Amino acid sequence: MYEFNTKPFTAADYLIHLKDRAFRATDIVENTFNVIEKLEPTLNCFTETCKEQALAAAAATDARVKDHTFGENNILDGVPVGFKDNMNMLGTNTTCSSQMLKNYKSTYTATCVNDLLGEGALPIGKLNMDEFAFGSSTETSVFGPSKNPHDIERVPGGSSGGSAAAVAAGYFPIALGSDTGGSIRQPASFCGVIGIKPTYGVVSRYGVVAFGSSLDAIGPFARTMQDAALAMNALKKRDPKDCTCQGADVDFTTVIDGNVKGMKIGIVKSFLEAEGLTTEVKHKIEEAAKVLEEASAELVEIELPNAKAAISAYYVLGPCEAFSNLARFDSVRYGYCEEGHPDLATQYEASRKTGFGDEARRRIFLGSYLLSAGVYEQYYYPAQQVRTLITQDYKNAFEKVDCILAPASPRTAFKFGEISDPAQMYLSDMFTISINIAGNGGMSFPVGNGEDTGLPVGAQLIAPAFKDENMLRAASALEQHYGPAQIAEVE
Ligand SMILES: NC(=O)C[C@H](N)C(=O)O
Repeated sequence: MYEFNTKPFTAADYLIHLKDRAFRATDIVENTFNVIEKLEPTLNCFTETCKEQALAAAAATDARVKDHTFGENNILDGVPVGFKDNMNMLGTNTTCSSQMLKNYKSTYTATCVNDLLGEGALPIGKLNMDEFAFGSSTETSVFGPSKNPHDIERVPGGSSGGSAAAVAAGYFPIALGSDTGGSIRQPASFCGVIGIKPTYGVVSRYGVVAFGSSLDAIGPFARTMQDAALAMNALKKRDPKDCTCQGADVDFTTVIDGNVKGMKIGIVKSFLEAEGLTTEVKHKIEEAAKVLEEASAELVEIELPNAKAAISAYYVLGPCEAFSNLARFDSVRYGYCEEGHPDLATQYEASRKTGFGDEARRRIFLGSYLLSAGVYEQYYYPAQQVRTLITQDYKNAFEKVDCILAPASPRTAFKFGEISDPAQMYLSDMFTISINIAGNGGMSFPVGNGEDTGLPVGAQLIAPAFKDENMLRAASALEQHYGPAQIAEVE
């Protein structure tokens, strides 16, 4: 058997070595599980692993290698991957890291999961998250938090914290996450990996447990732009099962050549002056701007005058949509059931009380209140109006620039328990939320470590709607300067 070196492979490496027959896909699965066995007791990235399914997929890859059809129609043939645990996959539970769904068995497979598996990827397991994707730290998971591989006393971010941490630790080169207000970009920033939230409508939401249906987006984590582009190519298909998904007609691997000559990059002055932005993150973003300028891009100052209202609007719209979406978890149609109650109403009440954690209940209460008569007009309407204004801000900005550079998160990873006030936690997404509201694409690229904390910092690149290639192109110029994401040494 080929001796795997200690440096974990990228997807592109795996594809080359499988083709060379340096090792078999079955060896990849064994090796991946050896790494997981070693690190998982510390990191807690998984809610469940699925070695049998990975081995079955690996056997299919190995058969393709044998009959010389390897990689022909499969762009991720033999590449190990992981899925956030709000994505349905037959043969696994889909728990959303909640007591409510702890025993819920997927009855079908989400399109995004099928997109990767259909390309020959090997499913390693389901990844930990904040309960129902409510949070920025994975601390609300019923399975306990995942750890940041760069410093295990710190959170990996959230809600897709398990996905970001698994890729940063080198379990596999690609994992999927979901992003409603920042849940891919913020953990990517905290864990020093690439995280992409595509434009709403590029990747199918079918089969992913809904949080905010008008805000949710699915995207990949990776350590190199090549792998990120491969994953985007697998995911960007139109899906008749999600009527909002039109896909994208771009080969993302062709736009990551680092060439940003003449590209106009917007710098949002008010973001860089925002209260709460730490100096080290600000410095890193200014440095990234210089890197792009030196690569012959043109920096243009822009304003997004209504973006400051984004968090307020999100915490009206998000909970309203979550409240409606989570109504199905009622102990009868879906979810945890506390038996022995005299009538249905008390069974509902008791089951939902035990089944949902504090943050989920907070959002449900908030959404139910905000949608009630009288209150609705006062909050929901204005929030929708703010949404139009923010969308218009981005449209105006993208008449002047091709891409926007901003911080992904105002700070680097915080310690467990450090942020206990929910309103404080909500500020984690101060630079990401407006993009979900407008529907554009946004991504985080790791630009090295902050001068004060020594922890990873992510630069956010924001693209016009359905022009995700612009941000991937700009990120590839950053990659040429900073290099790909580094695997964390877990101590
Ligand atoms: N799901 C997300 O995108 C995360 C966001 N921090 C929230 O709690 O809503």
